Amino acid sequence: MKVKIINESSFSLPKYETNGSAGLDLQASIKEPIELKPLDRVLVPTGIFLSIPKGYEGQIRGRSGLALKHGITLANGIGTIDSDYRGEIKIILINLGKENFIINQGDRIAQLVFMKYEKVDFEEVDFLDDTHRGIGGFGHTGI
Ligand SMILES: O=c1ccn([C@H]2C[C@H](O)[C@@H](COP(=O)(O)OP(=O)(O)OP(=O)(O)O)O2)c(=O)[nH]1
Ligand SMILES: [Mg+2]
Repeated sequence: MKVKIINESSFSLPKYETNGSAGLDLQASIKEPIELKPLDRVLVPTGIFLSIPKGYEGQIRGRSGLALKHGITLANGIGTIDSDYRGEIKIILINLGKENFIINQGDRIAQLVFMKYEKVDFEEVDFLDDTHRGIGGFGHTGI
C-alpha cells in the first residue's frame, strides 16, 4: 500500500506491534502537547496519508488501554477511511475520563485496521420478505 508521511518529527511507518496484531498503531503528529479536559474533543493529526486499494476501507479504532486507564476514546465510534481519501488521517479523540489527559508528539493514540467491504445496488420494493424476528429488535428477546 502506498503511504506518504509528513510528520512533525521523524518516526517510522505505522507498524503492527506483534505478529498477530490486527491493528497498526497510529501516532500523534503534533508540534505541541495537547491537553484534553474531561469531555473535550480534539482532531489529532497522524502525519499519515494513504492510498488504500479499491474494495478496502481503513477502520480507525480506539486503544483499549487508553480507554480503560484514561477514558480516552474515539468521538466517532469507529472512523472510516475511504479508499479515495488522500488527506491526512486524523483521529477524533474525546476524554470521557475525570482527569485532564495530555497527548504528546509520537503517542500511539489509535489503531488502523484494513477491511474488505461489499457494495450493494438497491432495488426498491413495497414489501420485504418475512422472517421469524420480523420487526422485533432492541432487546425484544430479553436482556
Ligand atoms: O476518524 C476519521 C474519520 C474520517 N477521516 C477522513 C477519511 C475519510 O475518508 C474522510 C471522510 O470521513 P467520513 O465519511 O466519516 O466523514 P463525513 O463527515 O461523512 O465527511 P465527508 O462528507 O467528507 O465524507 O475523513 C479521518 O481521517 N479520520
Ligand atoms: Mg462521508
